[in-house]
Amino acid sequence: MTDLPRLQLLECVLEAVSVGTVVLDRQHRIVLWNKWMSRHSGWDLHRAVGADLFALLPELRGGRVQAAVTQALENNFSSLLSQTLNRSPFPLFSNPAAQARGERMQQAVAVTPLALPGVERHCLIQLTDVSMAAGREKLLREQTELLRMQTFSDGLTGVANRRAFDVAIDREVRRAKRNGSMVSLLMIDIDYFKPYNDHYGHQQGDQCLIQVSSALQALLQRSVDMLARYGGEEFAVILPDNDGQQAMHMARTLHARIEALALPHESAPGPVKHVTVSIGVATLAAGRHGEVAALIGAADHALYAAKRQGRNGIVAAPDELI
Ligand SMILES: Nc1nc2c(ncn2[C@@H]2O[C@H](COP(=O)(O)OP(=O)(O)OP(=O)(O)O)[C@@H](O)[C@H]2O)c(=O)[nH]1
Repeated sequence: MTDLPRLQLLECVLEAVSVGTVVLDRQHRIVLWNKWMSRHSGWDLHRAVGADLFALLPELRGGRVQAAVTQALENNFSSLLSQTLNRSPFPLFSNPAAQARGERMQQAVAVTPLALPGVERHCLIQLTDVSMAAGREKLLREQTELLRMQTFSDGLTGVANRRAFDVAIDREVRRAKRNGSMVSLLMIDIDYFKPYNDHYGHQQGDQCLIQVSSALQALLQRSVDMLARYGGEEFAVILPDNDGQQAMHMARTLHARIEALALPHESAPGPVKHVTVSIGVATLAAGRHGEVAALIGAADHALYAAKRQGRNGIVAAPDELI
């Protein structure tokens, strides 16, 4: 240890630390304002010391900082201000460029009562720049969201993928059983898609899948309805709270929309020379104890019946299947 007087050493430390340090007396007058505060606020020591904090920074009046200062001075309580409520209570800037952009520093603020011998209680406000950590946190949140989207959406069409479908159908069937409500399922398959690919090429086949899926998606108005790519050229639509009639109505609407798209399909074996779909419809009736597999099986069965009947049509599963 050097011979440096202890007070002088403490002063040096106070000016060197990367923490904003402000001490207020009982009347909210600033008695200490360190270099960090001057650097990030633009107000030097002479302007700050002696001033009432809430006169100097009127925007702090009536807010959480004033409440915390009162708690410290009146009740001897420490507070750590939550960053979720206000990330930047003080008008501080990490650097001049951020100040020019009007981008405030994100702050962690701690307010602590100071019991000084022989004088009335003071309070210490400590401020830390957490902008970098907050930035990293934001990036992490964005990456997590992107990952979630990639995990649950189909890379080609952007609609929900098979994994998302599996989760959703399970959830909706359980919800229907719990509430004694219904849930319907449509299985939609593009007809003669292999000859389409063979004739127009795989890339055009991909475009066809994109056009069909976005046309279907555009018709689902309720947020609870879900279109998913079930596999290859097969799509599924979950319709919570829809009975067989409502599901049939939706199937006809979707079918007609694909007809109206009139995407050319020169190599289709039949007389119809545009892209068509076959649809199987199944409903889990209220009060029945059908399982997810039974509902999917019934919709699939109905879809293959539609294929057998010549394609470009809709078949509903008989009630007793589920
Ligand atoms: N372009 C493209 N083709 C795909 C994709 N996924 C599956 N397919 C093709 O879809 C075709 C499906 O053919 P099939 O299952 O024989 O059925 P289909 O020719 O549509 O005949 P039906 O369903 O009986 O009317 C196959 O040729 C697959 O290669 C994809 O992501 N992109």
